[in-house]
Amino acid sequence: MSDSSNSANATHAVVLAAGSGSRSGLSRPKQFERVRGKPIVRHSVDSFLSHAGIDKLWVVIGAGQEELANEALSGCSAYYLVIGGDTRQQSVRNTLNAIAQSGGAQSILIHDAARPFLSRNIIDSLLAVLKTEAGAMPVLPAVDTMISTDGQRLGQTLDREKLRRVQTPQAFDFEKLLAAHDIWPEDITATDDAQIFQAAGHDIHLIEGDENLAKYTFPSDFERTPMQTQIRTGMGFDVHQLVAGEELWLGGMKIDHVKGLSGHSDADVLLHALTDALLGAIGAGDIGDHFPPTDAKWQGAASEQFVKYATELIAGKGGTINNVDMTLICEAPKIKPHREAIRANIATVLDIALDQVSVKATTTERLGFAGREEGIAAQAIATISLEKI
Ligand SMILES: Nc1ccn([C@@H]2O[C@H](COP(=O)(O)OP(=O)(O)OP(=O)(O)O)[C@@H](O)[C@H]2O)c(=O)n1
Ligand SMILES: C[C@](O)(CO)[C@H](O)COP(=O)(O)O
Repeated sequence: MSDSSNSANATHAVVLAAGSGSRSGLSRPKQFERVRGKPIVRHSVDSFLSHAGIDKLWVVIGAGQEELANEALSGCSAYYLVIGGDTRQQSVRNTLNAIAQSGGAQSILIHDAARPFLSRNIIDSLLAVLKTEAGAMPVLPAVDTMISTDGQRLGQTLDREKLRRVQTPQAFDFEKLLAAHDIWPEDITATDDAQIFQAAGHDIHLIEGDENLAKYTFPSDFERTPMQTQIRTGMGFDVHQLVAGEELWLGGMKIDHVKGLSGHSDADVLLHALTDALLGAIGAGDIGDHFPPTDAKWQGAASEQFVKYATELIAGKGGTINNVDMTLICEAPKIKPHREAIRANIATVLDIALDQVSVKATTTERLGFAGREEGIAAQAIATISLEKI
């Protein structure tokens, strides 16, 4: 939000959240239900509050909804509460009065709280149109064959090329909208503000709507919340000491070498780094949290099971592994002759394709512990996709 909130030149936004949500079949008004981790009303409130083109935000709630609203909007910065009316139209009317009493506005964007996924693009487009037009709203094409009906039988098949589905926010010159509401007959219920504005003789410019801006109305809308893919990355790093008399396991493959790695389990430094990367991508701690080195149970254990365990945790959260990339840091043994076998084995353990697994190796130019062949280090990075509601 910008800081010119008291000026009559300001752009105000209104989030209408005073409905009862009777068609949703929920026990409380739908705008206070959580979707994608936030109450429905909170989504568009956050969209407006984070937009620099909006100077003042009004949230309209029903009488008696104060506690629900305070809870849903806790921590939000500046917004003003208005008590709505029995209909959407009346709720808008109450808000227009409140704005007029507080000094007026230049422009106003009126939005249904029941349309939570309001993008910055839509707000940008509406504000851009308002520079030259008095009214604007987002619309979508009608994709099905459209008919009229008496409720039972086919009336007429309509020309869908001329039909659009109307969304919010609807954006207006404030004074013109106020005057339009003043002359609209009180006994006629308008389902949106554009028709009231048009009836007063003004044009409405149409912008392209957004399918994600769909309104939550019926119970099925709550089951159809669009999934959001979250891309996560995790990183892992591990070092084990090279000692004579130990087996050398790297990436789940036993490798012939004069020394082997000592430590936790089979000390497969590469799979340990990979396990940490996978756990890191879902914020699930590190390998030591899940397989404590102090627990004798893991003595000599095959490290593949740690990788499989982390993979199952990811799957349990609805995640899929996009790719993993690892680097072994050692002077010897030379990794190249084993690299493809290690890659293939890790791809099998993770149940992903070979080209989703990369294994690389480098030396430290004989510097440090790796250069002196006292130990091997490994680093790994994993990228995963999480489908979130
Ligand atoms: N008296 C009302 C009625 C509706 N709205 C708001 O207008 C938007 C669109 O209305 P709708 O989807 O019909 O919501 P409800 O009226 O709550 O739903 P229902 O008709 O199923 O009761 C919603 O964000 C709703 O909270 C409002 O502010 N005041
Ligand atoms: C304003 C609106 O969302 C535009 O499509 C719609 O008219 C609201 O209708 P409702 O009956 O109040 O859900």
